[in-house]
Amino acid sequence: MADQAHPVREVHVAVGVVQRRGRVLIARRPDHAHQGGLLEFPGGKVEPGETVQQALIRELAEETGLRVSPDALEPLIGIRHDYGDKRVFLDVWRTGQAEGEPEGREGQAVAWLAPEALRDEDFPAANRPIIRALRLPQTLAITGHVRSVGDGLAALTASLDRTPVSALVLRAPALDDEAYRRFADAAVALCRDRGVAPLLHGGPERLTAVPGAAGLHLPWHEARSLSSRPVPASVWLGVSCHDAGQLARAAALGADYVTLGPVRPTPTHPARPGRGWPWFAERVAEAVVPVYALGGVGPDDVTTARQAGGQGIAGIRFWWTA
Ligand SMILES: Nc1nc2c([nH]c(=O)n2[C@@H]2O[C@H](COP(=O)(O)OP(=O)(O)OP(=O)(O)O)[C@@H](O)[C@H]2O)c(=O)[nH]1
Repeated sequence: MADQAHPVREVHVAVGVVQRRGRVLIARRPDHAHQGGLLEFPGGKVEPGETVQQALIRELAEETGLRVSPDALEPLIGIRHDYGDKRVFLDVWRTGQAEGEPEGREGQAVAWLAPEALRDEDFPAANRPIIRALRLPQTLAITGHVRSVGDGLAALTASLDRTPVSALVLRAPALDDEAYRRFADAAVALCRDRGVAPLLHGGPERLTAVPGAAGLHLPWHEARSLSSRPVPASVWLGVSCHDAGQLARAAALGADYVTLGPVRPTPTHPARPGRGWPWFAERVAEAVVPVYALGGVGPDDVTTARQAGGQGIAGIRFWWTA
């Protein structure tokens, strides 16, 4: 049992998300192991003197026989988790270029599963954000200024025609509740027709008023007064965050993702200075949810955001046609 004089040391674990033809490689942890019997992504402890990439390449070879080169690995997410009996830092890397046919070399069952088929309850608790990170897109679009229901829907249609996106926050703070409901009702139908996941923006009551949305994105002023997750697990919950305290609160609320910014200055929020990528990377390192960079960023910044440990970028200007 750990006490204050002998805190449990954090175990650095290299975890591999191996993707092939839209599916991801899963193994079953041996019954006698920590978190035994549950499903996992292949991986294991980083040994002294090893880099995380070296550890992952070794573990993948030992456990599955797959061969991966270091430059085929990209960072996905880092998660600190305390199991009570063990503290882990899951350093999760993704590859779509593993060579060979995987086999359970340590007697474990292995299988390829679609990300949508991964269920939280089948994995160790720390894995929840990994599953989110796999399902969420790398870019999250946000609607620009919506003056009226008609203008907003016209701009939305034009924007989607010009730049297809896969998930979209329907933000329209200039509309009152009734106008927002009408805008969002029509926008949700439009998004569904085009295979776009529509997320409502505002307080939890909006999800009741507009059924059929894929989730809810809470501005911080809505999130701050909540003490538990306000929406069911079947829909996405996002939160707009601006500092480490808000990130921690959003994670405690059970957010599936957060946005964090502004990374660069933006015309929509001129009073807030851009905080820069080093600031973003430092905040992300402590976060336990997928984090989108927000503020003056676009698709050209996805690689930078992911190298910083983020999920990708969120924004308006890269796709919105006003
Ligand atoms: N490989 C792997 N480990 C995970 C995942 N999720 C998760 O919480 N872990 C935790 O990360 C730690 C490292 O796993 P491991 O199998 O390499 O190490 P271990 O301590 O169980 O094994 P060992 O002591 O026999 O080497 C375990 O505490 C395990 O529960 C995952 O998806 N993959």
